[in-house]
Amino acid sequence: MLRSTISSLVPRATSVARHMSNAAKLTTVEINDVTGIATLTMNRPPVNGLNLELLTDLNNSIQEIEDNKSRGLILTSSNPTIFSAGLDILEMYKPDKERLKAFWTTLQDVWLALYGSAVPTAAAINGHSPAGGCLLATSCEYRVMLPKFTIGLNETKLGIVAPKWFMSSFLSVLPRRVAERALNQGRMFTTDEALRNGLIDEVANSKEEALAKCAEFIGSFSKVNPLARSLTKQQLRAAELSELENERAQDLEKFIFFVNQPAVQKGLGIYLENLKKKSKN
Ligand SMILES: CCCCC/C=C\C/C=C\CC/C=C/CC(=O)SCCNC(=O)CCNC(=O)[C@H](O)C(C)(C)COP(=O)(O)OP(=O)(O)OC[C@H]1O[C@@H](n2cnc3c(N)ncnc32)[C@H](O)[C@@H]1OP(=O)(O)O
Repeated sequence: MLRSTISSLVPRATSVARHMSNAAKLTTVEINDVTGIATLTMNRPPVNGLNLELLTDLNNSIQEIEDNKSRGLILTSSNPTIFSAGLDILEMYKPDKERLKAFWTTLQDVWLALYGSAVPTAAAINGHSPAGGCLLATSCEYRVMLPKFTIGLNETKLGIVAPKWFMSSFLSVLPRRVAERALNQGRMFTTDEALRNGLIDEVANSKEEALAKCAEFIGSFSKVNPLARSLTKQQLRAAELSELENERAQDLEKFIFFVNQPAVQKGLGIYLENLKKKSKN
């Protein structure tokens, strides 16, 4: 994952952003040729539910951004009111065994790649960001959110348990007692509450402003040696990353066992039904 320092030495062309990824995918990557920052946009209507395909595209896009030696990565959504609705519950409800394995393994890959990314990362949270959406946002180093949305790890409200590595990302941002209470309650924070508690760093009034603030954060490293910066970040995050890397198989087993419990299946079914009822009203 280590990036070389070469990118910092190469002057940037002064042209507009260019697309690297093809629009048929569920993510797009756009590189700003002036700043060298990559914007990674999730685009899976209606709610950016993280299913196997979106996770696969996210993983490939993060890899592409690392490989292209971008100056930084900004994660955002093409949906004007939803950053990501978190994991697509349909992947976990009455699951196909092999697909469920691939789904969770790819989620692990995405977290390892994003939390462990060598480039500076920021999330422009331009909509609601529950559960898996919050996981993605808290895996980044900086968060800018639009007003009147919600963010948090609400797993207990669904009768499921956030795995340890979800908690690691959350704990890297929030004080322990705030994180512990919020996790136990399945609390969703409003934008204002998220700012007050440090779950986000800034509020912006539009997506453009959020992207600009994220770019400003990434730009704050322009005078820092990129290798020194990324090695420092990696050391700070090494313990949580190694914990999952060393326990991937057990984590997968636990997930499969847990999701297949009849009580969990029943809870997910009821939650989905309620979501559908709500969307029809
Ligand atoms: C000690 C042992 C430890 C073991 C631990 C091991 C393993 C742990 C096991 C499991 C952990 C798994 C972790 C899961 C984390 C998750 O991410 S779970 C997902 C949580 N997400 C949510 O709760 C969000 C639910 N959605 C909403 O709140 C709203 O939809 C929204 C995002 C706020 C958007 O609201 P809006 O009004 O705009 O849209 P609608 O609600 O009308 O939705 C439109 C459409 O989309 C469907 N939908 C919404 N969210 C999801 C979703 N997450 N998955 C699937 N489908 C979703 C909704 O049903 C509507 O569908 P339609 O009626 O067919 O149009």
